[in-house]
Amino acid sequence: MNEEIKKVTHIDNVRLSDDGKSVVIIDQTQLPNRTEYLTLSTGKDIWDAIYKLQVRGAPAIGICAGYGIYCLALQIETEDYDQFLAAFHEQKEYLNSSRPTAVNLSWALNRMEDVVKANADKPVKEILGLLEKECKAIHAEDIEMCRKISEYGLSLLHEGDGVLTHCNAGPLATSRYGTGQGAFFLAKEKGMDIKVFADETRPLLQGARLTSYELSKAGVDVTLICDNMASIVMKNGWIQACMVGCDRVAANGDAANKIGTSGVAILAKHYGIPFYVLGPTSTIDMNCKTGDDIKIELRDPEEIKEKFYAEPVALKEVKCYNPAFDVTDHELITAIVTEKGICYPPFTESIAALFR
Ligand SMILES: CSC[C@H]1O[C@H](OP(=O)(O)O)[C@H](O)[C@@H]1O
Repeated sequence: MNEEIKKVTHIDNVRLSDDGKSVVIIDQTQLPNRTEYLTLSTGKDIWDAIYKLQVRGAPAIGICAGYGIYCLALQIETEDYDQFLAAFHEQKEYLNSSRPTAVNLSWALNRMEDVVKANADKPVKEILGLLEKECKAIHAEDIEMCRKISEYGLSLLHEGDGVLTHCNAGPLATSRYGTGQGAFFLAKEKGMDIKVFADETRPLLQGARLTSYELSKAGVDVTLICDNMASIVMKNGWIQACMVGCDRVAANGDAANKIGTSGVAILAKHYGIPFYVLGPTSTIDMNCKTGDDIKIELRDPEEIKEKFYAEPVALKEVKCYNPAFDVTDHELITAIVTEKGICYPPFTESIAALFR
């Protein structure tokens, strides 16, 4: 494998510390200008890192939460099971309050708590060993899932295709390769010529800061565009497919992803371009019947007005609306690509079949 590509696709964005008692992450808010690592040891450290998007992307948030709740469990000083479970649950609920939309956060935390609940008859020390195995399994499984999603995703592309993507769903947002953007790295590994058009993705610029950074480091042909340029590159005939990640997919195929995604899907429909959503089955929430059931995170308006500017771009008193995600209607989605295969409409049936 090309070492330059591997440096990107096999990045250690979230891991346990060497002593196994803290979570070490790359602070994604400092990229692309600085690669800085953070060691998260307390519940507040972990909560803040997720809320501030120092660690971000549905799968990466889930992996961080798994390691994080394990590290916090190590700090619970009791041998009494009921006291241990109560303290564990309190920390779990606290971490789960950091961000509401990406289902992987609650999915990973619930999976870790299920280990505690399923072993009420064992000593706390043994439960801690089982928790360590579980958080490491969450990470290892994501590596495997991203590889499969990327392979299924690549099967939808052809030599020379132009692909438009939104936000960041590459290695930094996951474990390796990525979901929405994993196919681009795999294509490069296989010597396929794929031209990526990456939306900058206001207001936090994950596309500019992270996606164009990852792809250019891996030697993938990437062109960074403003979000309002998606239409012209499609109209020019430069785009043969759109590929994006997801944060929560409802049972009918409605998919929540970074704000602006639904607009890309509407444009793709208008220009007759296939629109693909890619993500692990851990991002599908069968308790959400439709996208209306997905809670959309509202973030600090200052992110719009001054986050990345030497000085504010709008008056302080100007009201802002800053939803971090939107929901793409299932009727705008050509296919949903998971590690178990490619789902085509009717999604209610094809998604349900994933879990049989
Ligand atoms: C592979 S999931 C990535 C997904 O998460 C991003 O949101 P955020 O940057 O706020 O964590 C975005 O929706 C991506 O598609």
